[in-house]
Amino acid sequence: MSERITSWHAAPSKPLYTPPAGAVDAHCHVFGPMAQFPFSAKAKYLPEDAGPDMLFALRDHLGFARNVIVQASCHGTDNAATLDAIAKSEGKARGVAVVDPAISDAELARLHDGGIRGIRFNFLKRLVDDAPKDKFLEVASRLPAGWHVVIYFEADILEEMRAFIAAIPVPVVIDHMGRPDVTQGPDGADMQAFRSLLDSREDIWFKATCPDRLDPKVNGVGGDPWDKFAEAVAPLVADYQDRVIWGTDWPHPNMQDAIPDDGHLVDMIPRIAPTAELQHKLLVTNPMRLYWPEEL
Ligand SMILES: O=C(O)/C=C(\CC(=O)C(=O)O)C(=O)O
Repeated sequence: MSERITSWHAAPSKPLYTPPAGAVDAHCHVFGPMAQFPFSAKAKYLPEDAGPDMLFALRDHLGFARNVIVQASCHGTDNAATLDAIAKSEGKARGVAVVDPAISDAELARLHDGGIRGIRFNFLKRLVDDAPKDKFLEVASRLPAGWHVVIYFEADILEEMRAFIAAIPVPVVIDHMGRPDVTQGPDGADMQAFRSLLDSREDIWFKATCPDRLDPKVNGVGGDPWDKFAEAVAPLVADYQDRVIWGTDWPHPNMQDAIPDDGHLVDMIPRIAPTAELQHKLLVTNPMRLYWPEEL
């Protein structure tokens, strides 16, 4: 792997929608800069640099106040780039790490001091070589107080994830709703399965994210403005409004063939959360409860 890829929009539009004061972009990443923070030898993609300055400029452009930076697989279990971005944010960012399950308690405490509030378990075979459930459960049992676990999986393995998720001893946040097929509609099999997972525990949260990944243009159907995503996700947000968060997913790893306009992603918000009350929960109250609870 040698070619470095660019997966983000060079000049995203200004959204028509204005987020409420204090809004949190609760799912984004940083890449490098590579000269300072080399990518993992196991990385499945090699992106161009997308560092904290670019992230914070986008945050301001889109009208957000804070970021939650999620360690991307291209940086493996070395969280230095994520920690560096958090340190440069002047308190406006916190993060989710990816760790070697054998990590020491002292290192977990160091991550906490650096602004990390959760760890991510990635089950996508195209992104990681292995996902050892037994080791994940062990490390999940000794996280610092107040942390949660973020899980990334696709809808086809939801059933086999149930027992694992049930055993996690801290709150769980599901990335991109477990990637349902939104073209099935709000009552489709994937959404029903995801709802039943949410109903299995009151502390399973989810990210109503990634219309670009879940509603791509296929044979001329779908894509921006992602109508199928809006139709399938709005009822979920309404029904589980106290445990849903939102993020841009910038710099959109692996989306180089269908790069979304971040302004348009923000304009999805009032379509999945139509009232000011819902928008405040989605963008402020809920992410603050997970990442800055001491400020509430
Ligand atoms: O950014 C995301 O959430 C989704 C990703 C990338 C990713 O998760 C990672 O590299 O860790 C994807 O589907 O390729």
